[in-house]
Amino acid sequence: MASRNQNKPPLPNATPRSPSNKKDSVDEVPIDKRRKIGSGKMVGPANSGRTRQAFSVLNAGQDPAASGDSTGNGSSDCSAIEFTKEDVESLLNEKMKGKNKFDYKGKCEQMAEYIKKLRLCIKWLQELEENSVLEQEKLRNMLESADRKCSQTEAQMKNKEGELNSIIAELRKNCALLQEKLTKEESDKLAAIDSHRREKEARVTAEKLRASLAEELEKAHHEQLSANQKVASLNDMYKRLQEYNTSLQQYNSKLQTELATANETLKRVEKEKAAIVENLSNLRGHCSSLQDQLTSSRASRDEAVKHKEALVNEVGCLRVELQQVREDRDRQQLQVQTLTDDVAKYKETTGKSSAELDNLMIKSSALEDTCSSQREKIQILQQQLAVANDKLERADLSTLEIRTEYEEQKRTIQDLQSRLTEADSKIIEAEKLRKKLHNTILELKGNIRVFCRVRPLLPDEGAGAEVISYPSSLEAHGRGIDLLQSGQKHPFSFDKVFAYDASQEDVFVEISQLVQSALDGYKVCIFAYGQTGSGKTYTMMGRPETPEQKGLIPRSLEQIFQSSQSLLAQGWKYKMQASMLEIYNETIRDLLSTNRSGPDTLRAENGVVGKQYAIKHDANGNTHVSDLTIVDVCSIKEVSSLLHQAAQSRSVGKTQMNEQSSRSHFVFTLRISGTNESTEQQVQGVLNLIDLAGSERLSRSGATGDRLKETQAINKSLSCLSDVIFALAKKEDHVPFRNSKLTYLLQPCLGGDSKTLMFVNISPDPASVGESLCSLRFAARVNACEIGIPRRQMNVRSADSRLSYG
Ligand SMILES: Nc1ncnc2c1ncn2[C@@H]1O[C@H](COP(=O)(O)OP(=O)(O)OP(=O)(O)O)[C@@H](O)[C@H]1O
Repeated sequence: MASRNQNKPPLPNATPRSPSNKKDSVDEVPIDKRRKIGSGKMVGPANSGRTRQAFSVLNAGQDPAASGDSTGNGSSDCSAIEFTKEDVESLLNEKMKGKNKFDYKGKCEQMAEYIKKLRLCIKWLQELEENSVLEQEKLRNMLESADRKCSQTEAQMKNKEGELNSIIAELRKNCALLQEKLTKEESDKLAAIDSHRREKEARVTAEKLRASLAEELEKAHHEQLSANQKVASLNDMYKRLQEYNTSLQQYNSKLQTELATANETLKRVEKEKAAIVENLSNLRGHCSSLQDQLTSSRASRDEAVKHKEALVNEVGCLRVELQQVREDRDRQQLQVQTLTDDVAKYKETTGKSSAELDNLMIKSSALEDTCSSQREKIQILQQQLAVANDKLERADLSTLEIRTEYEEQKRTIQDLQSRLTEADSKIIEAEKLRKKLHNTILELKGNIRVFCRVRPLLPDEGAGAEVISYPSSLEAHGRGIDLLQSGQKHPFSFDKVFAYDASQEDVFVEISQLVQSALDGYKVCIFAYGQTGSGKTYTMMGRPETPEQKGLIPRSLEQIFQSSQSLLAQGWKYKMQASMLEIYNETIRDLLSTNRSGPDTLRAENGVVGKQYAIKHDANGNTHVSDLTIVDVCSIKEVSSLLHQAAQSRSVGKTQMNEQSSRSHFVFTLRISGTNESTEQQVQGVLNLIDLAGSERLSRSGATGDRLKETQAINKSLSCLSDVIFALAKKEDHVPFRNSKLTYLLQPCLGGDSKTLMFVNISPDPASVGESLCSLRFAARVNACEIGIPRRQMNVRSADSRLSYG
């Protein structure tokens, strides 16, 4: 098709316009013209045949194929023809040309043809004009009706505008009110955040203070201990020195008395010696006189002998004289005899006296020796005494010094102790404040708190990419967890998230306050939920035989007993009762029953009906299970042995997912009643620690027979639990607590006024990602559930004997 910008062939050869040609022409013709000419257009495929018909009339005599008419039928309907300005102009400028100058016939034919075209054109123009008039009329009518409509619409719009203005005004008012509320809410929120922050700060400072005071206390204790030790050792030394001193003094006095007796003995001996010496000199004198006598006697004997000889000579002569002489002689002999006897006697006496004298001399010299040695000893002892006295003096001095030091240290210790008591009271105050704030926050939240714990990969797991990650943002730190499933990230956030490397201690630290509040008279419930093998039993019970791997139950009980002991100082006396049960295949079993081998252990499905334990809730929201064994416990040792007994009785089995799978829900309950004699207060707390059986997919568990039944029962009760949670989350009027034993037992914890915490345990195994996602979604629902506000169960004995809540 030729372009409009190119030279157009004359009209007879003008080609009928196809819709696209028409568009071109419409684009080029001014709007007013376009309207006129355009009104004669035949639009659409039905008209194209008619257009071609009209042109066959114009091109009559010409080859129909050349004119584009495929039918070859003629028609005089010119209304189907349209002319452009150029067409009309070319028609008007057209000149008749013959074969030559004189070919009039040819020219006439051309003229006739031209006249036909002109007529057609004129007719078209007339029709066009008529059409345009009609169109104008129509348009005018339309315009009028449009005007009317417009004014109507305008009026409506005005009305609506009025309405809208009033709505806007109302909305503005609402908006202002909402803004007000928002600011109020925000200020409340800010105040809550502020109080939370302050509580945190207070807690941190209290903890710091406590730590520093504990340090100081420890130091003081150490100092006290060492001072006490020093004092004890000094006292000991002092005692020993005193003993030594007294013994020395005793020894000294003994020595003095000995010395005195020795002196006396010496004096006596000297006296004796003097007497003996005197005696001896007397005896000597006597002896010498006797010897003189003896010599004189000897001389007289010699004289007598001489005389005798003279007399013997004169014997004969003097026989009378002889007799006389004989008598004399006898007499003299007697006398001699007596004298000899005397001499002998004197000799004997002299010998004896000299032996005695010798003895006395020996004794005297021995006594002198003893005296001198004793004198030496006394001197040595006196020297020793002087040294000891010196030492004693020095010891006295050092004792005095130590005593003053001890007094000083005693004063320091007293000072430290008073500071310690002050700090203790401060700590108690801070603890009270912290407890109050903690409880206020919990009360404000009013919902079940959820902690998430991811266990480490087990040795036979871990093929594949990591599916669990933790957001690094400060806001979500320790609270967020992301699960990756099929390339999609599912973010969750809870009150606390423990990664695989969190120790049992780390986990316990976070719940210790909650456990503590059971002693303050709150009902506390902690339960572990999660897929089988995800670490619920490890979290709740752990391995009690290994101190670091002990779970929450043994740790909580240790804390309860320790705290109850330390609260004795504040006048609190506690009584505790423990009970343990499991829900196995929708049947309650008493784990502390002494006749475990009796009928209550037999499974109902085995056809033997055991004890039927009925669950009842009283008006105070306390739960009672009829016939359940309740044991009074006073120490951690007693509870540990009960836990051990219960663990032995629990239904545990091996599944494909867990070597030691708990096939029942385990419920440990500790009822705590405390009385303060000094303030007459009474509190009643309950601590429920629950290890739920693990959820598992039948397809993955590979369970058959009894295991299959167990798995179905577990899944059913867990699904009842999720029904309850969903109903609570939606705040429905009816919550189906009674649909399972588990939910009925947990009713006061889930729908009542207790402090409830759920652990959602997660396995990091990529093969369990589906179950992990389900658990996390369930946990998120639980976290959003609002339960009642936790209330403390306490009363004052004297004022009112009934329990009051506050
Ligand atoms: N935090 C952890 N640290 C180390 N090992 C863990 C941890 N959590 C769980 N485990 C180990 O994982 C295995 C399964 O844990 P556990 O028996 O506690 O799971 P469960 O959720 O109680 O399972 P089920 O529901 O079948 O009773 C055990 O061998 C346990 O020792």
